[in-house]
This record gives sequence, C-alpha cells and structure tokens, in this order.
Amino acid sequence: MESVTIEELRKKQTEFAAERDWEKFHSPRNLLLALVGELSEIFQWRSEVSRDLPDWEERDKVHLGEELSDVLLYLIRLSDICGIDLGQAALRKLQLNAIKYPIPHCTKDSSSTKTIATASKNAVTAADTIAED
Ligand SMILES: Nc1ccn([C@H]2C[C@H](O)[C@@H](COP(=O)(O)OP(=O)(O)OP(=O)(O)O)O2)c(=O)n1
Repeated sequence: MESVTIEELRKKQTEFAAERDWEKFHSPRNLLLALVGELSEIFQWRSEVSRDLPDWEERDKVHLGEELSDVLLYLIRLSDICGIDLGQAALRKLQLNAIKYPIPHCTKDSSSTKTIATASKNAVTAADTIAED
C-alpha cells in the first residue's frame, strides 16, 4: 500500500485552501471547531462500539474513514497555521509518554493512586529530560 507523509498532506491542504481563496476561513478557532464536529455525529446514539466495527455496514465504515480523514486534514492544517511541526511534536510527545508511563508500572495495577501519582511525577521529569535534549 502506498505510504503518505504528514508533509505531503500538509502541502495538499495548503494548495486546496489557496486555490479556493479559503485561507481567510482557516483561522485556528475555525479549524478547531471544524475538527471537533466531524466525528461526533457518526458515533452519536450508537450503543458501545466493538473493535473492527463488526455490526457496521460497509458504507458506514467508508463514511467513518472520510470523517477520520477530515479530522486528520484539519489537524494538520491547524498545526501548520500555528507554526507547529506536527510530526516532530508527535515524536517528542511519544517520548514523553513513554517516560511518564513506564511499562512495568502500567502492567501492574494501573488504577492505583500510587501509579497515578508516580505518572504525574514522571511527567515533570520527562518534560525536563526532553527539554535538555
Ligand atoms: N472551509 C473548508 C471546508 C472544507 N474543507 C475541507 C477539509 C475537509 O477534509 C473537508 C470537509 O468538508 P465538509 O465540511 O463538506 O465535510 P464533509 O465532506 O464531511 O460533509 P458533511 O459534513 O456534510 O458530511 O473539506 C476545508 O479545508 N475548508
């Protein structure tokens, strides 16, 4: 399957907006509201949804793919106009998450207050560690 980069999607979104003279509509606030609205309707009023969506019709799955794509495209556009390199920011955040939630801790009793307190402490340490890099 053909792979795609965040940068390719970012460029296509930039072109899409420029060709339609829609830059004026793509403010951070507008993009955020557009992003948040896209997915809710699909899951609204359904009972709990199982993984792989066994009870969904094919056309509903196609529709979900379209709405997920809208969210991704709006998120990439929002990041772009805010001057955030989304790929780099996400890689950094994965590092922070791994430090904040060490595997041995999370595979024990993850609901214990001790685990949550340690996670908060680790979060501060993680931010300091990454900032020093
Ligand atoms: N001002 C806009 C409007 C649309 N889009 C692009 C980004 C999204 O990928 C897609 C969203 O289009 P719609 O708002 O028409 O949403 P849907 O295609 O999901 O239609 P609907 O919400 O009516 O089902 O178009 C955009 O960049 N800027």
